[in-house]
Amino acid sequence: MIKFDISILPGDGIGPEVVAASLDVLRAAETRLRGVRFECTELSVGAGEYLKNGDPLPGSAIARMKQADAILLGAMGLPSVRWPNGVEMTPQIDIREKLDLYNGVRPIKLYHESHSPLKGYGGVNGKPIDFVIIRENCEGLFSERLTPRPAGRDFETDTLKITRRGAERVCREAFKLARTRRKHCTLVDKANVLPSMAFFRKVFDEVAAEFPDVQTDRVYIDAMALFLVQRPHTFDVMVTENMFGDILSDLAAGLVGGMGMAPSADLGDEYGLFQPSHGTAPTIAGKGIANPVATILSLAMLLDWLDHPETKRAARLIEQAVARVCGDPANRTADLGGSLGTRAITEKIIAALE
Ligand SMILES: NC(=O)c1ccc[n+]([C@@H]2O[C@H](COP(=O)([O-])OP(=O)(O)OC[C@H]3O[C@@H](n4cnc5c(N)ncnc54)[C@H](O)[C@@H]3O)[C@@H](O)[C@H]2O)c1
Ligand SMILES: CC(C)[C@H](C(=O)O)[C@@H](O)C(=O)O
Ligand SMILES: [Mg+2]
Repeated sequence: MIKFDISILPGDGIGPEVVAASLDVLRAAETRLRGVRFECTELSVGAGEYLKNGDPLPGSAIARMKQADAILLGAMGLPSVRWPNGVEMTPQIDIREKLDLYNGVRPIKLYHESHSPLKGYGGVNGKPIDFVIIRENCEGLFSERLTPRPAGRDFETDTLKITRRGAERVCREAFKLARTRRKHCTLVDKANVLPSMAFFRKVFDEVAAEFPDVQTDRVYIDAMALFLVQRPHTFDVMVTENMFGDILSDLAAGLVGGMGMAPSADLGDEYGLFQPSHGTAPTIAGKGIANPVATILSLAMLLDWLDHPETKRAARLIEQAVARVCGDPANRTADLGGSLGTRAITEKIIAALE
């Protein structure tokens, strides 16, 4: 019997609700696996943990996460819980940096045409929306956010830093992924204006030369906001800077039904953390109406990443169950215009596991 040790970080707001739903799916999938068990340890991290004990990310939690085989996170942060300098507590960014989870993998897939505000993306002959945003997770415009600054200044600045190592490793991951898909990789940058981005492009071009079988193109971030609305089906894998990736991933989620449909993985060379791209959605927290699909799909990514034949089988079972349930327009949570609650859609997904 192989036991996988999973750290569970429910977090704040709707985080605990979507994580509980995903754990129900995990337990149901586990009964269909041979020789594999999951041991889940819950860790308290986030704004709630700060309000209780004064630290949103205790060192003991990081130490425990490092022992685990993988990490599942709900969502963290509350708009009312801030540091004295005015910014929110964002332990999920701190975790990415501490565990060097540089490769932010954010798949975007349309399960039913009625989920999209765009026309022409449905039916068997419709155009599929199926692409992946690779977000550089450990530098870019977030890199010097913790640098202490003199008090009382009449200005503040943030630095957008791109290092060769940072750009090279994330571009390489994007190309490797493109190789397993439709072999197309798009760089999204602002190399017409910012020297940091011209540097990112230079590194992208160098890495591209290692992958002659992958087609490339280069699109400025402002044009990409346009193209994602006009022709999202033309993209396969795109790679971009940290904050550009953050913004584009919400825009892209909007194309396929909203944040409740957008899973993600934060990967490094040693550790893997899986979480929906969405936040804590404070206005719907506690109502039992949050859409758990993004977290359930993040769980499927976790099981795939564990890279054991049985966990990979579980990942496919869950993905297929989600596709079957979400492919039927009768199955809609409130964010998609329906009336199913978190529990009800989870039960449908569990029932669809084969
Ligand atoms: N990775 C994370 O943990 C993460 C990500 C984004 C925001 N946040 C934090 O979450 C808080 C709220 O931020 P926000 O409102 O900008 O973003 P948000 O993603 O929480 O919400 C944006 C919109 O999407 C809806 N939504 C999000 N997830 C949903 C789900 N699963 N089901 C149904 N509807 C869903 C919300 O109701 C809201 O209308 C802030 O404190 C922010 O810092 C955390
Ligand atoms: C809440 C915030 C710190 C976080 C980010 O900016 O990375 C979130 O928006 C995300 O997309 O994971
Ligand atoms: Mg975001």
